[in-house]
Amino acid sequence: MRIHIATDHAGLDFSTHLITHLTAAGHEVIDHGPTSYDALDDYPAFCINAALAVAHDQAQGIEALGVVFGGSGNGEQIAANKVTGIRAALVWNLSTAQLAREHNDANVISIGARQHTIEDATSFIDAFIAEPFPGEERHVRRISQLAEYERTGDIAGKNVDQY
Ligand SMILES: O=C[C@H](O)[C@H](O)[C@H](O)COP(=O)(O)O
Repeated sequence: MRIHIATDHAGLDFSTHLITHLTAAGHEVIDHGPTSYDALDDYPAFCINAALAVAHDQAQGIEALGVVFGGSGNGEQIAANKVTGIRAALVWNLSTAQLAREHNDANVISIGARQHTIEDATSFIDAFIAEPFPGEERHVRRISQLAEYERTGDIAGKNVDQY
């Protein structure tokens, strides 16, 4: 599996560990930065680049997922979700990691590197990567509605308000 990762200064130490861990597990890791510590760097471009790469790879039929992380994971999730085709889930335990795939077919997860031990955060990522999307009809339907809204600004038959 190709895994695109990105962070900011708050996740840089975890990033080093994660690259080693995922590479040892046989994944191809592509790091979208940052490459050095700068306490004043900004997560949006790093995370958007990782998300763009996931969306691009998946559109080409390449198996790819993304992992973004920072202090809380909140801003990183928000950034990734700005990219068309990305479903980025904030993950904070094993259950949310698995559900991100099982229910949401998330193609990116976000984690707060300051909120967990390295071991716990790593286990959430492993669980996310290992979990398949079984494709149950109700989840496919809901994901399709999100995609329709992203594409058209509306969801047919669902009374989405227009301003
Ligand atoms: O949502 C944003 C992330 O958690 C950032 O990693 C965090 O805001 C960085 O905080 P600071 O600039 O105070 O280190």
